[in-house]
Amino acid sequence: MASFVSRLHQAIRTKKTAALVGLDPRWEQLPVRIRRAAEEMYDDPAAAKAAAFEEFCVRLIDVVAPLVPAIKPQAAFFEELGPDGSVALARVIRYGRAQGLIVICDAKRGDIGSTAEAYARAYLAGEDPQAAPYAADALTVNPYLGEDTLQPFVELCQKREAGIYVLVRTSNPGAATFQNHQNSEGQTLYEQVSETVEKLALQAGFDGNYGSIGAVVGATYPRELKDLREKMPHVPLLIPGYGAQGGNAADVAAAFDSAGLGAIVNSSRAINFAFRSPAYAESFGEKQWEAAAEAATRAMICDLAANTPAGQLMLDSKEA
Ligand SMILES: O=C(O)c1cc(=O)[nH]c(=O)n1[C@@H]1O[C@H](COP(=O)(O)O)[C@@H](O)[C@H]1O
Repeated sequence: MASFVSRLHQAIRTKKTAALVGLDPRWEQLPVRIRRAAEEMYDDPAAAKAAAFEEFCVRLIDVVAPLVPAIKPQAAFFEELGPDGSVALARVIRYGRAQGLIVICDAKRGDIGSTAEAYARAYLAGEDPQAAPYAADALTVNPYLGEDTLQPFVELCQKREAGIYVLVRTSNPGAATFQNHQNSEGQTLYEQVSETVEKLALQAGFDGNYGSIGAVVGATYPRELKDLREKMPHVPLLIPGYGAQGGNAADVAAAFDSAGLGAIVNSSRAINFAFRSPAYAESFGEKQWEAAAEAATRAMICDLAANTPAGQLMLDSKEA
């Protein structure tokens, strides 16, 4: 049995990159051929969209599986479709794992303890993909109901060798409105959450350097990211906001340790829909959307390698 963080770091070392590809299937942006084929096959719009999302994600997984250690399906786009979408999400997660990828389901769950237990059992399969219906290696979790509501997730992480990423400082423009609220000692809410996450990381799946309880910290706030890295030395970070939201490699550099570990950097739209972006539209176009996604993934990998300590992963492979 291997803890979530050991499996993640093994995958990062094997692929020599900390790039994480988000799967965010947005109907209007999918290649037209995939949409039309699904609409011809199914009368029911939700069934057609679910089939198209599954096909798009499976084909994207085939493109990125040889290149990156992990994927992060965004549950919201699937949930919007109702039951058909939920089935498609579960199938996409299983397919990703079958291709050897670490799968982090982004569903941002959180509730009172006894309800949180049910969420944990639904998503956290950990090492055994048969252990949960949405058989993810890890799940994003919202901590704002309190520390007691994280405990059921932590316990299941320990039991099933799974992981969670707790929202600490998010990437959105309004992140500061609640998260920067200060207590009487001048400590922000997100700093208080970070103290709890650092403590929990030592309780579940700790590999000597990092635990299996991670934190989500946005690339769009590099000063806070650097500070939080120092405040949570044993916490693996999931960093969204690179690419479409404006974050770049320099912004995320402080997240990595000297071996290039300790963080994964997510990009969703900039890879999923690279064929629509000025950088790739002309050379690839819609028919070659997979080649555009591959080029965008490779560009991200090179960017992280050249401009962050994650470049050490490449050097280690040359020395080996
Ligand atoms: O938990 C997340 O992944 C997340 C947290 C956060 O603070 N900001 C954020 O953008 N995300 C998610 O990361 C993805 C970012 O997508 P792109 O902006 O297209 O790269 C989306 O699925 C978001 O829901």
